[in-house]
Amino acid sequence: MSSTVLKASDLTRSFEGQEVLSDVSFELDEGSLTALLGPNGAGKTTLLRMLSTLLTPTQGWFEVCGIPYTNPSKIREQIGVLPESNGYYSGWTAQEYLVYFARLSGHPPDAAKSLSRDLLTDFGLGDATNVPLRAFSRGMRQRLGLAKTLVNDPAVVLLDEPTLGLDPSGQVTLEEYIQSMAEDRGAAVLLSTHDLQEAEATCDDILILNDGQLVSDEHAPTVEDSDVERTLLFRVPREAASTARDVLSESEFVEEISVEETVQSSELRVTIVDSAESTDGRRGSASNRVIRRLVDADVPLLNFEVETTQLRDTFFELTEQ
Ligand SMILES: Nc1ncnc2c1ncn2[C@@H]1O[C@H](COP(=O)(O)OP(=O)(O)OP(=O)(O)O)[C@@H](O)[C@H]1O
Repeated sequence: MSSTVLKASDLTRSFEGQEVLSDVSFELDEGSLTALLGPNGAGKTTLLRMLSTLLTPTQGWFEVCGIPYTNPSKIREQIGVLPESNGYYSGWTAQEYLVYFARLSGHPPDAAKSLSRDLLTDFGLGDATNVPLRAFSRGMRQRLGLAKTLVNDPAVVLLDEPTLGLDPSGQVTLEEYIQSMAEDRGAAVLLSTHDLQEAEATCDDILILNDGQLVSDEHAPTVEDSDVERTLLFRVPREAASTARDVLSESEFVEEISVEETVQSSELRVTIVDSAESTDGRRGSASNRVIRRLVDADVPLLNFEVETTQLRDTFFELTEQ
C-alpha cells in the first residue's frame, strides 16, 4: 500500500486582507500523479508556492513526509519544484546546470557529476550534456527542468504548467517523463495545468480549484472501469495524411477515422475508445498512446485537440464557466 507523503489541511492564504486560497485540504500518496486545475486566478500558483515554502499559510497547515511547514529547510530537502518561469543561465551547459543544483542539495563533486549524467540520460538529454543552454529548445529546457527537480530524490514534485508552449509532440514526450517520475521513481507529483486533455490522459487524480476553493478532489470523472469514447482532431500536412491514417488504423483504440482536406493541411477526426482495462488502469492514456504512434511515425502534428472529454464538462460545471 502506498503511503501518504503530503498532507494539507485547511490551507488559507490572504494578500493584503484579501483571501485568495481558502480551506484547501488534500493528500498526496507516494507514486501518484495529480492534476491541479482551475481557471486563471483560481489560486494554483499560490498553492504551489506555499507547498514550495516560498509563501507561508495565513491559516491551516501542511506537512511533507511528516515534516511540518514550520520547518521549511527540511521540507525543501523532500521536494522538487519546477516553477512556471524557470531561470536558466544561458551560457552554462546542461551538465553544469545540473551539477550546480546537485551540489546545492548537498552532493559531493563526483557524486553530483555522476548524478547529473544519469539524469540527463534519463530525460533524453544524454547527447546534449555539453551543449550550452542557449541552444536548447523549449522542450529540452523543460526536460532539463524536470531533471533538476530530482537532484535531491524528492518525495514530492511540484510542477507549474510545465507543458505550456510545447508543440504536441514535445508535450506528449514531457508528459511521459512526468508519468515516469511518479511510476518509476515513486514521487508524488502535483501538476498544475490548463490542459484538460493532459490532466485526463496522464493523471490519476484531479484537484480543481475555483476562486481559491477546492471544488473537487474526487477521482477524474472519466469512468474508471468502463469504456469512454473520445474524438480527437489532428491537423497534419496534406502529404502526411495517408501515413497518419495508416498508422492510426493500426491502433487498437481507434474506432473510426475521417479525413477532411483543406487548402494547406488535412484534418483527421479520430474516434477512440479508452478503456481502463486495455490501458493498465491508467484512464485517458489511450489518447496519448494514439498521439505517440503518430509522433513515432514522424507525422508532423500541426495541431491537436480533444473534441470531447468528460472532464471538460465537469470542469465547466464545477467552475461555473
Ligand atoms: N503576491 C501577490 N500579491 C497580491 N495578490 C496576489 C499575489 N499573488 C497572487 N495574487 C492573487 O491571488 C489570486 C490567485 O493567483 P494565482 O497566481 O495563484 O492563480 P492561478 O490559478 O495560478 O492563475 P493562472 O492560471 O492565471 O496562473 C489572483 O487573484 C492573484 O491576483
